[in-house]
Amino acid sequence: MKEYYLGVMSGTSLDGIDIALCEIDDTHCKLFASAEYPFPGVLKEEILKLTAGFGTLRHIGECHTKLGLLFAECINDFLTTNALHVKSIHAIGLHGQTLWHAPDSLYPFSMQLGNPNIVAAKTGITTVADFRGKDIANGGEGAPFAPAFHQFLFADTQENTAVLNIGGMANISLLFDTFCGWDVGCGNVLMDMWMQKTESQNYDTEGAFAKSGEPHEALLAQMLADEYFDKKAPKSTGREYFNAAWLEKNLRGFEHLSDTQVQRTLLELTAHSIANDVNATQATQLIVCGGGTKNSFLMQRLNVLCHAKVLPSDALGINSDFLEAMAFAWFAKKRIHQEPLLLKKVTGAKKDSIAGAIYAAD
Ligand SMILES: Nc1ncnc2c1ncn2[C@@H]1O[C@H](COP(=O)(O)OP(=O)(O)OP(=O)(O)O)[C@@H](O)[C@H]1O
Ligand SMILES: CC(=O)N[C@H]1[C@@H]2OC[C@@H](O2)[C@@H](O)[C@@H]1O[C@H](C)C(=O)O
Repeated sequence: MKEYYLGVMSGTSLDGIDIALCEIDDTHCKLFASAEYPFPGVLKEEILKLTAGFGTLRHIGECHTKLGLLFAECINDFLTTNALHVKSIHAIGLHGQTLWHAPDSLYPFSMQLGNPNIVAAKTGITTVADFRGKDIANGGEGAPFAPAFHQFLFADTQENTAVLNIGGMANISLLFDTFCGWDVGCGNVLMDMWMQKTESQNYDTEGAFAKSGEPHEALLAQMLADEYFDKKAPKSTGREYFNAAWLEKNLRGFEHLSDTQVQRTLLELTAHSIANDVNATQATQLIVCGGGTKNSFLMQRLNVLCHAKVLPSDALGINSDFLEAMAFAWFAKKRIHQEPLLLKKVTGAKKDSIAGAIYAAD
């Protein structure tokens, strides 16, 4: 039977809140309506400070509330704009804003902010959140989760298919032979940081700034030698690792490089780290989603470096901007129907789990 779910995703790029209304049954997840709400600059700064380790418990608590209110406001606007009745939506799948992801800690955890109680109360819709906690409790990484959805979405593929998300971080799923997936490493995050620092821009539109510079081979080799890239899956990462301090450390001794040279080298780092992982497999097709698909120069470089054919998910009728939000709509459906997400081969958890906690509206 067809049911309607909302998926709400705000990722590591902190660029916006994606909302996807999906019609879902056992074999399909169809995007019905979607919208992106820009992230308020002040809140973005606040979160960046918290993710850099600055802030008090009170700040974290207040941010949890602020984000809950913001998500609810965006969802209510989305419902009004699309003339949707609350009763027609089964549930909301709310990822929340990752503040800190520490699967390798002595006491592992993954913290997403945006109080789901507020979202449920203010929208009147049952809200599913805290998707990663159970997997971590079962010994898993708690990420990436998208591979389960990729497998569902591209179940009919005839090729040796890999699916790549290039958001702030990059993650990949292999849908052939033994299903698996992992976080490749930095996606756009370091390039975005450098654009912010040198050009006061949120990102490098189409990769034009990077394209105007030459890569620096020694810097690239040094960054590619980072131990995260060599680590075997299961593995996941985030801003706790690929951050301003990481970039600063790597740029020490390379202060003479021009801003465009650095940007180009960072783009090559993203492209090479992805291509190295893809080329180590038998993938014949790489389906790409996430904001990185809009960086035409990055896509061009992936085409050159990867053995597999590279194509945006849009070429297969799946909106590359909303694939992650769709995933959380689908995860909510799985939770409501008490079905486990088959992720243990990805996250390394001892078993598959029914992921997410349910926050009733009443
Ligand atoms: N026109 C464009 N040209 C170049 N890059 C772009 C363009 N549009 C978006 N991007 C990149 O995509 C990023 C946003 O991607 P996306 O929304 O998929 O990330 P996210 O979901 O926040 O991250 P994650 O998947 O890690 O959680 C931007 O920060 C920017 O780097
Ligand atoms: C902890 C966390 O929020 N991780 C994100 C991040 O962004 C991309 C990559 O790193 C992935 O591991 C994950 O997001 C998607 C939705 C996932 O779980 O597949």
